[in-house]
Amino acid sequence: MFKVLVMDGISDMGIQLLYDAPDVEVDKKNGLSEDELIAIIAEYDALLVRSATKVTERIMAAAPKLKVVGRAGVGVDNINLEAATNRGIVVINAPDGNTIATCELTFAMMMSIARSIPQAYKKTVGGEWDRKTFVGVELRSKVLGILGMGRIGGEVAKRAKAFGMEVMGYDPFLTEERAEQMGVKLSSVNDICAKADFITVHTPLTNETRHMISRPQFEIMKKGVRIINCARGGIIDERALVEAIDTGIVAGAAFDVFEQEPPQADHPFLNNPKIIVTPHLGASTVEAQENVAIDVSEEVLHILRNEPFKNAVNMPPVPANVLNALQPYFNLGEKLGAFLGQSIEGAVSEIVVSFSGDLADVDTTPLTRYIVKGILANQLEGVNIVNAMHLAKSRNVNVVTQKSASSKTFTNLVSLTLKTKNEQRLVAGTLLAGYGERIVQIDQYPVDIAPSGNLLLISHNDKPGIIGKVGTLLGNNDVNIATMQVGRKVVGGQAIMVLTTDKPASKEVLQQLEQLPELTQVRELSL
Ligand SMILES: NC(=O)c1ccc[n+]([C@@H]2O[C@H](COP(=O)([O-])OP(=O)(O)OC[C@H]3O[C@@H](n4cnc5c(N)ncnc54)[C@H](O)[C@@H]3O)[C@@H](O)[C@H]2O)c1
Ligand SMILES: O=C(O)[C@H](O)COP(=O)(O)O
Repeated sequence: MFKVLVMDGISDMGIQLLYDAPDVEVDKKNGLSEDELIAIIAEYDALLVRSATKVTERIMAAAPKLKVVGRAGVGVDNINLEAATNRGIVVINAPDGNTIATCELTFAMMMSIARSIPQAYKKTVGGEWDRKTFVGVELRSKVLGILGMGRIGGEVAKRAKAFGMEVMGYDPFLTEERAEQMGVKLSSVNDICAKADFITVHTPLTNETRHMISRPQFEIMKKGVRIINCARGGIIDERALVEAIDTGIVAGAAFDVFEQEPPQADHPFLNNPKIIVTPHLGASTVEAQENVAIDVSEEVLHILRNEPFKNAVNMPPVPANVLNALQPYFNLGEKLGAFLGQSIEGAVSEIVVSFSGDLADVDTTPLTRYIVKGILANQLEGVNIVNAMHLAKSRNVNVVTQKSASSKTFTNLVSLTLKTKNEQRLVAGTLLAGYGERIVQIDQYPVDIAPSGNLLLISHNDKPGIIGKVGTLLGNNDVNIATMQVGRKVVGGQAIMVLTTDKPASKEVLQQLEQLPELTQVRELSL
């Protein structure tokens, strides 16, 4: 008999499948602290949660029988995925079940701030009949900017079209063809900020999306813009938003999520008449809760019964002989992927992975998963080696593997080429005896770089004095250069410079670098 612990008020209708299963015993609990959960978790084979329960390493360490953690929802930021992977616990989520609920809340929020419904309600029930203050705006003919055109963003776009809105969308995985099919104008973040009347975010919270809307973005927005966040707290800089309201740029904002949840009683959103808030209710509809609970229950049963499953967000088992041969390359592969994923802009259409030398004799599929994970992790939430290939495929990214038994220069070489509509970039790496992981080629330039820490990848025209200018600029801004590599093919031609720095350069420093006329591209990477 398998024992399943269901937390966080997950829908009873949704988990009926578990109640009906002859080999499963279900316990439901709510609001347990970490210690209370630790005291009872040892007897359970499966744990089901929403976002309220934080599934920590301590909890997993106290759960020797735990085979699966099921998240009845999308975001798995409340589950320690690394600890689960290390302990062989499968983590599954339910990515589709609450899409419509969250999309509809986004629309409810958009309409509420267009017409000041919560503010008008408050006055009316308070006994005031105020028909002058609340003159709203129509959605028709307004420009809606959507940052993050995945499941929820795509559904929001569809509904916005029905309201007669003009829709602009930004997503690193959105191609022009797909945008056209959806009736959405593919745009940059800056374009959206400059032109939109309403801006809504539907990305996960990642290093790249944290504060993707902050002071510089507010500064270029149209006066009177309205902002909605029903995705994750932190995508929009809360402090900068309050400033933008105070300076008259933003006319209204609607937030379902906060940088810290629940927010402190003195949080500036809670007494600002131009900001409306809800307590993370995006997925809270009867239908969504039933959907996600059904999806998760089905998957939990598959995993407990050792049957195939589809929504795992962490690691599958790899045969021991393959693992032994490939394990030393997993970290290098992921770093190479992260290097190119952060070096290139625009929707990736093809990933070409080439293995040469001894690696050509092994089934390199698990290593390819690490590489693809490294590429996608910059843009997507919850990417891991289980779902990396699936995510690439679902975004029409073609993954091509090539092998060659001989390697001209190294015993083993992993090369990776990323293609977008406008660009193609290459990086290659190897394991050097005595030196460990090295990046040995970037585009056409031979280099020798340890793939870790903060990197600045600069393309420039080869002219005297440029290295000095970059060094001085960084030094003046207290960014210490640890190592520097310069690569060029011909004197006076195109060249690259790769710097490792002791701390990341700020956005302002990057902007200053971009203004140096000899530099053609500046990318900051974190490996
Ligand atoms: N408020 C709620 O209760 C609630 C409910 C469901 C989902 N969510 C959150 O909403 C978000 C979106 O959910 P989804 O189901 O649409 O996920 P999704 O994975 O289908 O879509 C996310 C999209 O964001 C894009 N993206 C990643 N980085 C980006 C960047 N830097 N700029 C622009 N786009 C970027 C991805 O390419 C992807 O297409 C998730 O963070 C999820 O946790 C919140
Ligand atoms: O990531 C999600 O699915 C949403 O944030 C919903 O979270 P919830 O299940 O706690 O409502």
